[in-house]
Amino acid sequence: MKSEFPIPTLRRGPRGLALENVDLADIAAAHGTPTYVYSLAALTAAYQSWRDALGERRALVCYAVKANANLGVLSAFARLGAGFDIVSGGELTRVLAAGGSADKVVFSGVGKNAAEMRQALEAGIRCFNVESAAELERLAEVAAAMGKVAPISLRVNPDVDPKTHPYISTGLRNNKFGVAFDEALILYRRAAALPSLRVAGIDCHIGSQLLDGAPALEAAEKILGLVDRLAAEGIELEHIDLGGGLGIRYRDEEPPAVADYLAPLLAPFDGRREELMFEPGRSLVGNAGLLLTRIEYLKPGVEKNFAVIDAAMNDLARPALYDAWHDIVEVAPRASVRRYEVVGPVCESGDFLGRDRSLGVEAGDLLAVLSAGAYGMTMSSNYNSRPRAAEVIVDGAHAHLVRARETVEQLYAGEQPLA
Ligand SMILES: Cc1ncc(COP(=O)(O)O)c(C=O)c1O
Ligand SMILES: N[C@@H](CCCC[NH3+])C(=O)O
Repeated sequence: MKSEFPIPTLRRGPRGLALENVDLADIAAAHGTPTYVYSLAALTAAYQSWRDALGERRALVCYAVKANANLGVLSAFARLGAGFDIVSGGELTRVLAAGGSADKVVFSGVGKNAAEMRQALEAGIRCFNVESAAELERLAEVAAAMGKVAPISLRVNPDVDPKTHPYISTGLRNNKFGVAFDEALILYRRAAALPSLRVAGIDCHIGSQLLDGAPALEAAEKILGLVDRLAAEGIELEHIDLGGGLGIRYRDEEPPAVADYLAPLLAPFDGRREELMFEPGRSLVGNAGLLLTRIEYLKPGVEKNFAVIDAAMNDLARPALYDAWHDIVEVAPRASVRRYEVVGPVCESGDFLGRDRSLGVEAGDLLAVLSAGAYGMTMSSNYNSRPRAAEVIVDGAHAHLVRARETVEQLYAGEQPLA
């Protein structure tokens, strides 16, 4: 799949942009805008590139549900044989509803509550990625009260700089994630002594949108050192989970291909008996999706021209939150090109999806905001009482509505006026 766009299955057809074999104009006509549109072929190819790079190794790819939690997307990964990395009871419920199997689920996150622990133990998940001493004690108590044994791994913070946006770095000493490297040995000893816990593995995750494999390798080598020290004490691990984090191209970044990212990372594990796990999110779905939106108004100005679209920061928070770049492309470009601030209807100056973009458009035209398959819909909100967008998965020539557009009544369904 070769494309001029970061989304490999997006191309220009006679009727404007098409994702796989479906014209985006037809999706807008059938389902309205704003709508998230995902390509099944693109997410399948992304998953397959992980599987191919892992080859015959015993390895589980646990898709990070937080990147895109739509049941249609989850069911696609379940069918492909993926595992899942979850961070809440809600994500577990979604995975099971989508046909995922609990025994391929790992549960990350610094704040698991007792109810979520019970839910996951009841379901029989593969492993709890424990992030603190206090969480370890609580999990031991919850499991003991249920007469169960909880499989655990400690998320070790390797104190490695992932060289990414500070908001999405997670493996530095001053981040809230994981247990300190020096504390891990003591906690493993404690876990091994608790009868309601079973030490199953170790994990680390240093950050997201990584464009360089070196920090991940540095972290993996540190982890491996710890695994060997544990083995010397008789604490043998079944698996080593190296987390997610591989970046994607949004604009002109050049992230390594999955195979190139994994090759050096896998080398130190040659000949070892532990199963490997990974938790990729963005690299599986980021460039499998776009946000389809319509221009409501063009507002020429003295200093700036504005294209006011029907999608906003509540639909796609990344530009407002991280100043993130997403390519914005006309579905059917017009000849006369001007520069625009692409802004939404929300009452915030930070409500922009793109700044200073060259576009050949008229009011009423469609735009595609690219690379929006990860951390798009999952980070959306209802700010300004805006119902959330619809979601569609394209499969060849078929477009499946996998989430209907929210209604305003759904937004206030749990509320009531004072009597
Ligand atoms: C523990 C954990 N695993 C996996 C991921 C997925 O990361 P990414 O989407 O960058 O692959 C994250 C998010 O950064 C995470 O915090
Ligand atoms: N939400 C972030 C990624 C966070 C990763 C969570 N561990 C983004 O959009 O880039």
